[in-house]
Amino acid sequence: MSRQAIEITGLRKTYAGQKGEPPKDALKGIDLSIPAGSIFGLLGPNGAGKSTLINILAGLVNKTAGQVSIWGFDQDVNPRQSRAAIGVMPQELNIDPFFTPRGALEVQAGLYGVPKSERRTDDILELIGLSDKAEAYARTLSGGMRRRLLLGKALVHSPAVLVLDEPTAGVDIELRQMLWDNVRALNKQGMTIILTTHYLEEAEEMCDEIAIINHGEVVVRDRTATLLGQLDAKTLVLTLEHETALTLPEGVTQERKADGRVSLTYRRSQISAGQILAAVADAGGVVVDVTSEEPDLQDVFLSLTRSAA
Ligand SMILES: Nc1ncnc2c1ncn2[C@@H]1O[C@H](COP(=O)(O)OP(=O)(O)OP(=O)(O)O)[C@@H](O)[C@H]1O
Repeated sequence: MSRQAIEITGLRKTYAGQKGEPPKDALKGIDLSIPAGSIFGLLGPNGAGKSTLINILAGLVNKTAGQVSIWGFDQDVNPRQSRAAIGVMPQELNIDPFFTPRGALEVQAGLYGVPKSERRTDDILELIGLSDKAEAYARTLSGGMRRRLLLGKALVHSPAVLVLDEPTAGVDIELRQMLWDNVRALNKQGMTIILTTHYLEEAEEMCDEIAIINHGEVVVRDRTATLLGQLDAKTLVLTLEHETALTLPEGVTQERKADGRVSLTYRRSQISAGQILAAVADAGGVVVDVTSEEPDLQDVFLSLTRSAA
């Protein structure tokens, strides 16, 4: 049984043109459903419309047309419930410098109407690794600590859906690891996670499913593994004992690398690695080592956003 955490149909956003500029169609009729319990990646080049989409989900930007349901609550019919079902960790480090982390979490919980007896401030401080800074003024926190506090603020009302807008842009490896550990732990507890990222390898590693947005439209939406599987090209890189002139089956292109290794690119749908290695052996090639290179999300992303452009 698959429940949808988010259901978006025919979503449009047109920004009024400023200073004589024509109006801007930032979202041109988005249909998108995001399954409950998933880690979902929202990717796209700069200006594609990701922030607009997230801001509409968060209730910060008014849509021009279409429908948005969060955790089964239509934004127009049940605005309060739909807002309560989502938490957003924004990109900007906008934190009140005069609050302590504990104070900031308490105020945020108050804004969401979480009764004092139901607040989980200490648990959240622990999760984000700020227990020992609970009483420090925010202005004394490092950039990484502020970012963790923003994650904490997004969690005070225990939302079913957590949105992370570019959470690891410009953060160091240690913080990135901590954020991803947090995200995986929250997801294990059942929280649906939506994240935008510019780091494709991160989306590849973290996300079960991915939508790529370009020019205000969803150009592809699929399971990450399926997307990667769509790319048929594969490469074998061989280290040969001695230089050998290889005659290879049709469709295999060979290239000698600067380090002397030979790279052979082929289509998996046409030929197998076994057949290629057999042809190499027939030509007298003695293989000392072999590695293979799979296409990655970068290739999918480029091929889709290029063709759409
Ligand atoms: N307030 C606004 N007024 C007018 N145009 C806007 C406004 N906000 C965004 N836009 C335009 O809408 C389009 C989509 O912008 P959006 O910020 O949603 O893209 P994005 O995918 O989030 O890009 P980035 O990764 O750079 O944040 C862009 O062309 C942008 O210039």
